[in-house]
Amino acid sequence: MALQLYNTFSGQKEAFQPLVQDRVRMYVCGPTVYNRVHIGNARPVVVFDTLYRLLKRNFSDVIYARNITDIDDKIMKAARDNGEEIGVLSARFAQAYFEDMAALNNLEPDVIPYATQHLPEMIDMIERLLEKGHAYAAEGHVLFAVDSMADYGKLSKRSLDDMLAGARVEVAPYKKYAGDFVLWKPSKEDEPGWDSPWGRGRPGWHLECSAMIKKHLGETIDIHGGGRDLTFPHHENERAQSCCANGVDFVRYWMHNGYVNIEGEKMSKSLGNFRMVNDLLKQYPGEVLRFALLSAHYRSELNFSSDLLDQAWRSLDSLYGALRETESVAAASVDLDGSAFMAALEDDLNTPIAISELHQIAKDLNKAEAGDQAGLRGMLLQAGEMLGILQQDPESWFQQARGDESISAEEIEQLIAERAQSKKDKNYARADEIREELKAKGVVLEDSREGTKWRRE
Ligand SMILES: Nc1ncnc2c1ncn2[C@@H]1O[C@H](COP(=O)(O)OP(=O)(O)OP(=O)(O)O)[C@@H](O)[C@H]1O
Ligand SMILES: [Zn+2]
Repeated sequence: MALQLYNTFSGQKEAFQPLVQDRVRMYVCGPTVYNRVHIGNARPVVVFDTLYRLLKRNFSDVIYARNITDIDDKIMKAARDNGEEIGVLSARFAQAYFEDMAALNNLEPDVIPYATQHLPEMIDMIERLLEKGHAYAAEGHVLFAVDSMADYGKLSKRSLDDMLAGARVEVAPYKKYAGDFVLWKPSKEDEPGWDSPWGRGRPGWHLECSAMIKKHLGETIDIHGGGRDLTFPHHENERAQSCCANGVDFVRYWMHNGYVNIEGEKMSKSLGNFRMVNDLLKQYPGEVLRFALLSAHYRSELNFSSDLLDQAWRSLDSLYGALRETESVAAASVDLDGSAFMAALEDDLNTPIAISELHQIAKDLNKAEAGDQAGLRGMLLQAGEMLGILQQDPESWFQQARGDESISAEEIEQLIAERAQSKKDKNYARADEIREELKAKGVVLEDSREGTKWRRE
């Protein structure tokens, strides 16, 4: 396969070549579990899930890891505010995260490491950095000395001078240099902490990923991903720690997705302009949210709006419509290799082009002769699976509730049963009334020998 990926490190699209043939190791920074996630946070998950599907199809040995950050000052604060144990709160939000991500058809990563289960590995990495002169201990803290690394700043393309000019934070007295960052910090008695050679404390956020990557994926990995805001400082610092501790190249391809924006601004918790995935799921099928996130190229910004979601829903309707019309045809297995659809995905995951190819396949299917339907239907289903969509039964797709006021599938089934009974009782007036009542709610009935089918218009 000819996969091209844009590498943040080189600033170019490059041919993807894993370190070891047929073996791919990919890591994506996961959430800090102190509240529910917004649709912006879901973008990297959906993007890298799509890449994961593509990699699994083309390489025999793929391991994808996405961590859970379950120790962090934000978690500590949330637990204090709630009067809840830290472990209980973080487990609750980790579970909510898994549910939200599953609702968007994301596959589970192969490994889901938790930061709190990797303290020995983190302490070990700090010791190596100290031994090699890349870190120093001061006042219960251990800091990474950024001027000990010749190319610190190379990933995010910042010089030390830029970083200092941009930093308005007050410099802590224990730092030798303003740009140095924390590997370990002391915990107060009422804060969670672990014993270490530097006293009881807890790790810095950046260190967590470096240690978990080394343990689960090795010293040099193929792909490291996350949202664009992670490039600096998080990924720059992960890179500094891992390269300096291990003495080898850390990541071969760095990938970063653009932001989900609302009215031109990054969706974020701090700005308060966010829409929780969980709330959106009350109004939209997860597949609609996923489709909306894939409708723009992952490196572009994506403007979030209800129009975007309505458009995604209509697109899925037209794709599912083609599948429903050919439901009696058994899908044939086809080879997607060499198709325009695959070429789009292999070109740095160009999902908008891939989606327009899906529409083309659906269009061809709609007007295909009987003999061509099986292949086109197979193609649509297989291509859909690569994007994590179109795997539902088309009938049930069109039976989903639309909007808050619409009648539930259960109520519809009940009325259909009542109508059947009315007909048996020869109460045709009531049967017609039910048909009309459903029609007014946008539900159309189709009677056939096998019974009554329904769909929403
Ligand atoms: N608006 C957004 N669009 C796309 N990706 C985002 C957006 N906001 C956060 N992310 C990504 O979501 C993932 C989780 O990030 P993290 O938990 O740090 O979010 P956060 O910093 O709490 O978000 P916020 O910006 O809302 O404070 C990261 O990969 C981050 O880059
Ligand atoms: Zn990370």
